[in-house]
Amino acid sequence: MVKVTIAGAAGGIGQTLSLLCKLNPDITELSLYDIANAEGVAVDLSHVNSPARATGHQPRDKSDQDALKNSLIGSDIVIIPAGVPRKPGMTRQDLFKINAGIVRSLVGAVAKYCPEALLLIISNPVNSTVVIAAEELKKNNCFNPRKLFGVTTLDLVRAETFLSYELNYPVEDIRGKITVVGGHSGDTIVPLIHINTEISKIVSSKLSPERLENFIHRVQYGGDEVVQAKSGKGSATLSMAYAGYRFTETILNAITGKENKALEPAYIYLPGVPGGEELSRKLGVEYFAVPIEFDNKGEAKRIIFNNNFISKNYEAQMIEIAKKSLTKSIVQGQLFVNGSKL
Ligand SMILES: NC(=O)c1ccc[n+]([C@@H]2O[C@H](COP(=O)([O-])OP(=O)(O)OC[C@H]3O[C@@H](n4cnc5c(N)ncnc54)[C@H](O)[C@@H]3O)[C@@H](O)[C@H]2O)c1
Ligand SMILES: O=C(O)C[C@H](O)C(=O)O
Repeated sequence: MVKVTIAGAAGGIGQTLSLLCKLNPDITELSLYDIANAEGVAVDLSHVNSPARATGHQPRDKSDQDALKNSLIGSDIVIIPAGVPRKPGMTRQDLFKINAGIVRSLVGAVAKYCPEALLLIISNPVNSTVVIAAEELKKNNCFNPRKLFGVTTLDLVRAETFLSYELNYPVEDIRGKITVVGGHSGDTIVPLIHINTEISKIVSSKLSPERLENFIHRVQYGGDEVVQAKSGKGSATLSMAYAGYRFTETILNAITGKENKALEPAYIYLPGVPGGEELSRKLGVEYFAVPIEFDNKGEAKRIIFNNNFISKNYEAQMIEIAKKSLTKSIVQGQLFVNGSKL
């Protein structure tokens, strides 16, 4: 029996993510919350002949808290893609002004109505919204760092796809052999493609320095590619719904004892996850996306990261750059919830 709530379920990501979740036989209840159209989307989905029961929840007016409460009670996994997407010319950090408040209030409700739930944050800027979620959970005395994940899977999905193009190598043979660490924006996104000896050899023999640079740039700025192509009509929705589902499925597989694909990263509070305290000290940042192994409750069991993951100088340099940008976003998130009391 697994209840999954999606907050922002009627949006571009939310609708496709809801459909993918509806198809997963391990989900028994799929609870869709949005400030508009959640009920319609739920009725539509409820006609799909899969076991999950789809329910829709939307507030009648601004004072109505019951819809959110009902959507969350009893939830095991809460996924939050609520908020505004980018338009051309904007950075993800430009979304902070609107999305910070949305994420904080939704997480406040999670703390109240399903404090034990696993929480997956998709809303941008992920580098800050996860920090906001952590601070809000702390304020409500229910922060468990093993249960809070910033969803950065799309960066890995892009890295696998683009590397497959570059190497002319089957994408299914790349999955589980590379990863992406750091954060989820531009220079905080650090693809690590020399972890596996076989892939590393092919990369070294086939990728010229120019093509390697092009590959890294596409992974770091893949989001901009989509924002520009959609010319004002939003950012990545389909690939993100797939990525968000892939991460959710990884957690569900851990819960139900199915085989896990290794090296799925998420942006987490490092010191709270086994193996993360030392890494956090070494890196000098508290939040970082790293590959995680999950336990049978879907919680982060340990971090999968060692010195062999970074074998090239350019990778170490990228991590240094990522840390600088991340530090600013982390502080911004902490200040948003705590004011000057840091
Ligand atoms: N983590 C990632 O890799 C990643 C990838 C793509 C997009 N995103 C982010 O995901 C977010 C959503 O993107 P989208 O394209 O689906 O946007 P969208 O505008 O299509 O959908 C957002 C939905 O959120 C809803 N919403 C707004 N305020 C809400 C609230 N308080 N409670 C519940 N629902 C609320 C809206 O009604 C809308 O249905 C954006 O912030 C975007 O930047 C993240
Ligand atoms: O680029 C965006 O704003 C959306 C998302 O973070 C992405 O990487 O596609």
